[in-house]
Amino acid sequence: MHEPDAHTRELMLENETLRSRMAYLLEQAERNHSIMTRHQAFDLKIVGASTFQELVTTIFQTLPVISELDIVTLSLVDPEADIYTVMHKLGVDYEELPHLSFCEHASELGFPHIEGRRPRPVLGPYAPSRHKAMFPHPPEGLQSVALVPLLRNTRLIGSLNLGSSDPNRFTPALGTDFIEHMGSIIAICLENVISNEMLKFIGLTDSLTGVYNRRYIDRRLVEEIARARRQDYRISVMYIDIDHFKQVNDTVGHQAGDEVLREVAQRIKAELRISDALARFGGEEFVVLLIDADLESASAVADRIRASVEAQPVDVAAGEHVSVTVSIGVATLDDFERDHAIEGVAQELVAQADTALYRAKSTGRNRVVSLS
Ligand SMILES: Nc1nc2c(ncn2[C@@H]2O[C@H](COP(=O)(O)OP(=O)(O)OP(=O)(O)O)[C@@H](O)[C@H]2O)c(=O)[nH]1
Repeated sequence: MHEPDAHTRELMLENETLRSRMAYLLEQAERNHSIMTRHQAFDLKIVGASTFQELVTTIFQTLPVISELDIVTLSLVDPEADIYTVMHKLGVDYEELPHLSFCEHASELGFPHIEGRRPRPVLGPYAPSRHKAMFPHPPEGLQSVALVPLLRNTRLIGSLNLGSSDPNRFTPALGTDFIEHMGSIIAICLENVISNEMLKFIGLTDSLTGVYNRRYIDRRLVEEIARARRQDYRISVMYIDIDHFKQVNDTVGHQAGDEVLREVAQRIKAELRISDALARFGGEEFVVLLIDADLESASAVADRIRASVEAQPVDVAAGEHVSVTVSIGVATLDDFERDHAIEGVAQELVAQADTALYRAKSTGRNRVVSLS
């Protein structure tokens, strides 16, 4: 065996270097492929999210795992607190979403404002004082962060905030194409889901008074009866009608009549618990669904409402003071009639409250009549 000459040794060494370089590149390619596959699955999941809660939960739970991050938070611009309020009314539980926050102005998100230029991601070391609003609950050892602007057209709707315990994970020199792409998909999904939820909410509320509408109560009643049957508690329904409302319209006008309707809705609401639901059923009629309330306690609430409406006249914009009273019918679902279809039971309960209301009207108005 001859010893390889110097040239061959050089070639062998080069060969070895190339091989290990190739192995490294292959490993990188496989890693990138796996990251891409995980991100594609994530994109599909967020595009398919049908509710706000589902979308943000997916972002908070899945993104840290697939991107190997220590924390992901979301700040949304919500000047009038509309998103916050509507999502809350649609049942979003903010206690379950500690990494979600809302701000009044886009300027609070901390992106430098350069006239005529869209905001770009800001990457760098984590600074507790500067990043407090984006990371209200930072994990121990947070070192570097990326604040990714969420843009719809040129409008800044929020910021996706990524955090890592690796100080080199986000540095100002790093390319931002990938996170910008991710930010744009998340921004589209957020805008879609928020406008769908807003539409859903508008479809369930009464535009004059801001309380729910009949469609909402019809649905909610069915859900609540099913739950009350399972958990064995009482639910009651109140049917409320403003007395001689035609006279109100005739004397102070339709516009002032609308103001009276709004004020009566507020007075009813003020006497209810958060878990109860108030709807305007049309005209001058309201229906309240009381959760975990038997006939006695529902009647007591009804009488508080009656007294509060009677107590003070409504001051309308025209300067008049309009005195109104309400009549209320109350009914309670005591016997769950488990063998009956829920829809039928729900209709029957509302019809019973309506019958009680009729009695309250025919026996003099400004009174509560209860039927079990
Ligand atoms: N201002 C205003 N009035 C409404 C609205 N919807 C219905 N009304 C009026 O509500 C009045 C209801 O009158 P009635 O059903 O005759 O009942 P009432 O005068 O309240 O008499 P009782 O219920 O028997 O005490 C009518 O004059 C309707 O025009 C509304 O959105 N705004």
